[in-house]
Parts: sequence; C-alpha cells; structure tokens
Amino acid sequence: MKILIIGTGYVGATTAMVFAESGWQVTGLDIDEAKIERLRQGHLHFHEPGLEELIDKHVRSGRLLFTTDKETAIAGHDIIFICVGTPSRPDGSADLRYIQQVAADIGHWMNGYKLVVTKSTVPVGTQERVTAWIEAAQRQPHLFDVASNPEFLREGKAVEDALRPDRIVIGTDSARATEQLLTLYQSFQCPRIITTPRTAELIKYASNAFLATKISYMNELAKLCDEFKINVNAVAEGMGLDPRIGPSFLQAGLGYGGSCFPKDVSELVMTAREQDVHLHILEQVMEVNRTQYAYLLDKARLRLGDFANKNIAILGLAFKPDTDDIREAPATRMIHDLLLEQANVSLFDPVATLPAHASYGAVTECSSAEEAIRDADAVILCTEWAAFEQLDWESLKGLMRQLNFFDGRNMMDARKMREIGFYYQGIGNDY
Ligand SMILES: NC(=O)C1=CN([C@@H]2O[C@H](COP(=O)(O)OP(=O)(O)OC[C@H]3O[C@@H](n4cnc5c(N)ncnc54)[C@H](O)[C@@H]3O)[C@@H](O)[C@H]2O)C=CC1
Ligand SMILES: O=C(O)[C@H]1O[C@H](OP(=O)(O)OP(=O)(O)OC[C@H]2O[C@@H](n3ccc(=O)[nH]c3=O)[C@H](O)[C@@H]2O)[C@H](O)[C@@H](O)[C@@H]1O
Repeated sequence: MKILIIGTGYVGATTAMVFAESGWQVTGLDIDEAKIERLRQGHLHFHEPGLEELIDKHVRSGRLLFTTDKETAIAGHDIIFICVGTPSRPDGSADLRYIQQVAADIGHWMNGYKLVVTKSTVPVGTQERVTAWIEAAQRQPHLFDVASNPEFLREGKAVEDALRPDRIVIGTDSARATEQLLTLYQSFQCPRIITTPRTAELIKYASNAFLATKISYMNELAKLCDEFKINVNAVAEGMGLDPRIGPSFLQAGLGYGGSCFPKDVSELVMTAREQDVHLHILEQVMEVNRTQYAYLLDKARLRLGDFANKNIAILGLAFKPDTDDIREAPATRMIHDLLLEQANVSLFDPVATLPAHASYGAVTECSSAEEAIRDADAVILCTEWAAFEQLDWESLKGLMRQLNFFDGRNMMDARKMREIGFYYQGIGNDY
C-alpha cells in the first residue's frame, strides 16, 4: 500500500517517518515549497530530537518522497492521511479551513476509491463534514471512506511516542477502512480501539483536556502549598504512587502551553456549548491556566518593587524542553508583561527564538545563559531545559546584580539555591 500524508508539520512529518519505518512507501505533500524542499534534502524545518535522522534515512532509501504536486499525489495514492493544522478561531472554536481545503482537493483530484484518514485533531462531527466536502468537490462519483485516527504524540518525544504508541484509535463505520487501517498498523504492539468516528474524535479531545485538568489542578494546589510552606512536588509524588492517579502530568509550573492543550480545551468547551452543555470544570481549567504565569510574575514584582529599568533574565522560551515551538508558551506572556512594565529583558533558550515581531524588538536574545544573566536583577526560569539544572550557579551568581531566582518549573533544588545565597521562589515549593 502506498500512503499519502497531507501536511508535513510535526504530525505529518512524524507520521510519514512511522509508516516508512513500518516498510510502506510514503509521500508527504505540503503547500509550503520551502518545507518540502528541506524535507527532500532530508532536513526538518523544526526541532524534534531523532526525527531528522530517520527522515533522512528514508529519503535516501527512496521510501519517503516529498512533493507539492497535489494532482499527481492524490491521484496516485489510495490511502490519504490528513495532517494539516486546526488552529483556534478568535472565539476558541476550531478553524477547519485547512481541512476543508484538503477535502476539496481530494474530492477534485480523486480518480478511484480513496481511504481518507483524519489524523489532525478535529471536533466531533468533522468526519461527516469531510465526507460532505469531498462529495461536493467530486467531478464524477468515486467511492471513498473517511476515517478518524487521532494522534497522541508529544512534541520533543514525537519519535518515541509515534513508534511506540499507547493505543491506536480508529473511528470508522466502514469494514473496508477498518481492514486497511489494521493492516497499516499490523506491526504495532498496542491496544487498538475500533469505534465510531465521533467517538474517536472525542477520545482525542477528552484525553488532552483531562491532562490539562491535571495540570491546572496541581497549579491551584501549588498556591495552597505556598501558603502552608509545603513542597508541591512532594505532594505530587505522594499522590502519584496511587495507580488510580498515576505520577505523570502532576508537575506544577507556569501552566500548559503549546499548539494543542490551549486550543483543544477551548474547542471542547465551545463544541459542548453548541450542544447547550456547559463543561464547568474545563472552563475553570482554562481560567487557572490563563493567569498561572502571572502568579510567579507577581512574586517577582513583590520582591523587586517594580520592574521599571530592572534587568530580567528569562531562561527558556519554548513551551517545554526539547522543542523550538513557542506557540502559547508562558514565556512569551511573561516577556510581554515585563516589557509593558519597562523591564530590560534578556533571553536565552537553547533552540527556540522569538519571531521577528516589533513587539519583541526590545528583548536582547543571548547565545548563552551566562550572557543572559549578566547584570540581572532577577532570573525567571520558564522552560526546564536540562542544561539549566547543570549550570554551576555558585560560580554564575557573581555575574548577577541581585541574587533573585524565580523558578517557573520548580526545576532547581530550592534549599541549595538558598544556601548559595539566592532569594529563590518557585511555584508551591516555598518550604
Ligand atoms: N503538534 C503536535 O504535537 C500534535 C498535533 N496534533 C494535531 O495535528 C494537527 C497538525 O498539527 P501540527 O503538525 O502541529 O501542525 P503544523 O502547523 O506543524 O503543520 C501543518 C502543515 O500543514 C500544511 N498545510 C496547510 N494547508 C495545507 C494544504 N491545503 N495542503 C497541504 N498541506 C497543507 C502546512 O503548510 C503545515 O506544514 C493539528 O490538528 C494538531 O492539533 C495532534 C497531536 C500532536
Ligand atoms: O494533541 C497534541 O498536540 C499533544 O498535546 C500534548 O503534547 P505536547 O503539547 O507536545 O506537550 P506536553 O508534554 O503534553 O506538555 C504540554 C504543556 O503542559 C505543560 N505541563 C506538562 C506536564 C506537567 O506535569 N505540567 C505541565 O505544566 C508543559 O510544560 C507544556 O507546556 C499531549 O501530551 C499529547 O498526547 C498530544 O498528542
């Protein structure tokens, strides 16, 4: 079977690699010429550990091709995965314009039976809409199926997650589609859930929203821990040993960011509202997350008096380590507020950079942590890159003007930082 992947971003490029690794012939299609050109050379257009090497291997072997030619690609493949973006509209609901465009392209160029599989995260009911969009664009009738097969990979761990998933969810009412998808995934050792398209679509949102809920819950508890001088990490450890709770996603911090949790929680709330169902818990999850970064900023402001003309070093820009993705990264909100309050902001991230945007013009982007903290009145750590923990703060402290350290990811050892002489505050670890 030959597989076409439409959209070669994080999910598309990873999915292309996964099927090539499984031995299938794969083509990646994108409208972005520059991305396709890089991929053809075996290079990625984003930072994802281990992925580039595997893409390069399959490009060289000829198992993985990349193109911008929609007509030939769609006509030449019978299994098509849709992996384009589904960003938020201003009201928080999902913008399906890229999905609609791809469905129209498939309908227009199809020349026989196609199995169309939506891997993008799409609201409940989208499988029916994609079916209608394909039908409407057909020049002559051809049979096709549309299935939902949501993706659960994490950025920074995409290779590992996609090659060894916890589960494969297939949403389809078609026996033919089920059989083809089970064949495609035959080499995977994990449970398969075969269900309706709507159920598959909801499983994806419900999973992301539940993980986001765990995070906001811990972030609220962390504030209580601050009042009682309890370490929230110790609380998380004690909770996580209960297998009904589990140890993951209990890390308090600056709140969740990225291209998925914020948009998916808000989309689920919007979809529910359209059905007159109010997801009260998720509304509060969003509210807690919206203000979480400000909790640490308030602590810093209290300590410094105000931020005007203070030198603030931001360590970490990406929404989490091991990625250069800064979409909805708490650091960007932090920087925005600091600039509004007239701080001098210097920034270091091992891979992420600020976009060339006028609003960030005043930020000094540095090429090392040492450079960023020179003459700083305070450090605010926003992303838990492993390299930051390994820095020798005992010797680095001499570079700073004032020894204030605000740890947005509870990464450092609070006692040790205080022993060194820092005024140290994290999120719920003031014990
Ligand atoms: N980024 C992640 O870690 C995960 C993302 N998802 C979901 O997967 C979907 C894709 O996400 P990402 O890969 O992050 O998006 P992305 O923004 O990195 O990539 C989307 C790609 O689609 C291309 N594209 C747009 N319109 C197109 C068209 N008409 N024809 C061909 N290509 C087109 C864009 O040029 C871009 O390269 C979203 O729905 C997201 O919610 C799901 C799981 C994980
Ligand atoms: O749908 C998606 O796109 C993906 O969204 C998340 O993956 P991702 O956004 O890459 O990253 P996560 O590791 O989930 O982290 C998301 C955010 O939550 C924060 N987080 C995570 C865990 C935690 O305990 N505390 C916490 O604040 C992270 O710092 C980050 O900002 C999910 O984990 C994936 O399963 C899903 O496929």
